[in-house]
Amino acid sequence: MALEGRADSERRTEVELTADHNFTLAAGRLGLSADQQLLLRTPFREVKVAVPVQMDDGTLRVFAGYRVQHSGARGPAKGGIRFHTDVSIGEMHALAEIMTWKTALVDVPFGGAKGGIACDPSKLSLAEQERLTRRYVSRIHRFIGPFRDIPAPDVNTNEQVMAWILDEYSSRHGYSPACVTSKPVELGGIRGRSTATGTGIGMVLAEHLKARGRSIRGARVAIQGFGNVGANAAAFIEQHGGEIIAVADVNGGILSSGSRPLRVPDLIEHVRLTGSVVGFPGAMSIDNDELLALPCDVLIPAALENALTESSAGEVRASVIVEGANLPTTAGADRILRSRGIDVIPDLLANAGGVVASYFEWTQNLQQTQWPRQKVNRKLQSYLVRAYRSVRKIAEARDMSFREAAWLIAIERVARAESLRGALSTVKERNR
Ligand SMILES: NC(=O)C1=CN([C@@H]2O[C@H](COP(=O)(O)OP(=O)(O)OC[C@H]3O[C@@H](n4cnc5c(N)ncnc54)[C@H](OP(=O)(O)O)[C@@H]3O)[C@@H](O)[C@H]2O)C=CC1
Ligand SMILES: O=C(O)CCC(=O)C(=O)O
Repeated sequence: MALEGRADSERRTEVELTADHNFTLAAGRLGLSADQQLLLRTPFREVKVAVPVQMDDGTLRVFAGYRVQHSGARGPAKGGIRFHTDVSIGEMHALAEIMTWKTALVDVPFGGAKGGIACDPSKLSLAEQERLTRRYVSRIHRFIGPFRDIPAPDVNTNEQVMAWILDEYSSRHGYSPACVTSKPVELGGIRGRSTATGTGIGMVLAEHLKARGRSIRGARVAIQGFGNVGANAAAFIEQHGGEIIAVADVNGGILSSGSRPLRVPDLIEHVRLTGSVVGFPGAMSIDNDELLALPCDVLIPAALENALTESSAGEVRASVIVEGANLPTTAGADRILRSRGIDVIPDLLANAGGVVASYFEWTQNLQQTQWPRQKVNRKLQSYLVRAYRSVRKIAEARDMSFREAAWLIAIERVARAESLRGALSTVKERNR
């Protein structure tokens, strides 16, 4: 598929190829024409900005900042902001596109976006991170806003970064709590958003196991990534009787020794004190490859993209994979997992709890009300269970994977929105 202005020789990143594969399969099933596919995939807007920052030692560094708005057909663009050395325009394209399909699948009135700054935040002081965030917002503020594009956290960003975004944006546009989500509660954040992605993973897993006649209780779970998503998924699973047997972060992994699972609150405290899961008392050291190949019931990749590749997919011994990260499974790995009969709950569905809670926060801010945490969790569950059931129904009725079914539902919704707004001719009725 040719995108104007993008040289064919320009290499697409692995994540873009994964998104290509997933889109093409579902679009083929929907019978979308080449023109329709081109329209649906081409990002609406992509911004690259220079972000000059004065460092604590007085030197100047200029970082590359990005914001890609893939689609606004169903509402303002929505998606996180990532600070990581690997941030690139290709990665942002794929992650922004994922947000479009995710918001459509769970039926919240948003489009998709993703942004980031290519940097290593572990080497920046808090003051440098604040200046970096503020300067980035000063360069992109014209393109974001409560009805345009609403950022949220992603890898290596958190409530504090969202508070700086709120402050910087509001200093230019007037106080605007709905311009960003996952803010501190004191600034209009909603209770339960900071845990919602991990909690949502647990809710979707519980629903899936129930559908398979099983339960979280007693399920043995391994998790790659122990940040916001991984740690909160672990906490939910433990609270519901599951056993966290292994976790890993960028430094390496740990495996519970003997029959006792890892105790999640102690592990969270260990990470707070030491910065890593490594060295957790009483656990054995393993590496990330070993974690992916552990004998367990459920594997949750909750770190970065491309965790499961053609070389690691054949080694997986879990019967269920729940994609906490975005695009953690390459196209080749996905084929292998399917042929091996492993259930894969795709990212669009599995990690959508974060953006659903962000939607609640946005509505709370627009209405100037406050939601209690119980209401957030109740509504979160109902959105996720509804989405899960619609995916399972299509997957079973049409003999397709959960991933294909999720993309199919999402693409059809966005295509219909584009069509109603005049950009696309209607998707064929026979595919509804
Ligand atoms: N935050 C959110 O609400 C949402 C996040 N996601 C996705 O979930 C994933 C995780 O995000 P989030 O938890 O917010 O990010 P965090 O920055 O909070 O945590 C990332 C975790 O992944 C670990 N990690 C990073 N690189 C590797 C690696 N190469 N191997 C093993 N572990 C690694 C980090 O280790 P260390 O701390 O040692 O660097 C950390 O434990 C991302 O794919 C993100 O896009 C999806 C939906 C919503
Ligand atoms: O909460 C949000 O708006 C976006 C979360 C996100 O970036 C994601 O789901 O990948």
